[in-house]
Amino acid sequence: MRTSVVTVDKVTKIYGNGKEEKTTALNNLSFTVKAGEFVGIMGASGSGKTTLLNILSTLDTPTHGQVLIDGEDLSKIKGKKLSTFRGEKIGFIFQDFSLLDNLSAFDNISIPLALQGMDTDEIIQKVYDISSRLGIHQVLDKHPAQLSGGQKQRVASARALVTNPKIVLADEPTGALDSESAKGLLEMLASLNVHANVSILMVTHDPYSASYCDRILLIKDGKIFQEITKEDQSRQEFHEKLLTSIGQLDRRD
Ligand SMILES: Nc1ncnc2c1ncn2[C@@H]1O[C@H](COP(=O)(O)OP(=O)(O)OP(=O)(O)O)[C@@H](O)[C@H]1O
Repeated sequence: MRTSVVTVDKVTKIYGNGKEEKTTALNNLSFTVKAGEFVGIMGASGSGKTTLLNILSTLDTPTHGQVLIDGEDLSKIKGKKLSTFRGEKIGFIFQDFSLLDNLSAFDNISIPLALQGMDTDEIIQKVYDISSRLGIHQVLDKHPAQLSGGQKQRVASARALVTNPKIVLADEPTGALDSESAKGLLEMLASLNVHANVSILMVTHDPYSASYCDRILLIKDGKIFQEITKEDQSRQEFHEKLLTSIGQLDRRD
């Protein structure tokens, strides 16, 4: 049986203290992500997706319940150990790329390794390896302003993957890309998922992006209300199924 890289166990998140009105953003939510799984999270605005990502990325804590990443209970790791844990185990890809404009692509990708105190030769090797896999080794000297949207997202993905994390958390990673670049990025993520056994948890509104996942969790009012699995369907068949289930029109296939 494949091990769980992420375990979300009966997680509830309630915003608001005594005086304010309380909002239950996550309501007794439980699921796991296994090693090498590509899981999508979908749900309407306000359903709790960002709250979930913030908790998984250790930026916020649950009101009740437990989150384990690579077998470690996040509530038991504190302070500097928590930032080290986050840096080693979790990669992040955001819609707006979150690259530092005054650094080259190379320097952007090397940030998490430099933070780990890795020596320069090893950093150079790792940055070149991941950049070659993502097809951006030719643009490593350029700054973000000199890159296309697709190249920027590949640089951001390289930064997320260069530490060889257990889990990549992606928040609408194709949101700012044209459809060709989005397709390239999704194929790259799917390929890394299969060949490098990286687990991915991706929040998306887009059924086309979701069709690259193995499994989709649909969230409503902070709970999973439906789970849709790809099983042995082709990606196109899964896309059709998602369009039917979610009822949104998308004609890229
Ligand atoms: N810091 C906060 N304080 C109070 N309520 C909050 C806070 N952050 C989120 N909420 C509430 O929690 C619920 C879930 O919000 P969340 O941002 O997780 O939804 P979402 O699914 O990410 O939405 P979107 O797709 O619009 O980004 C919403 O009702 C929201 O208003």
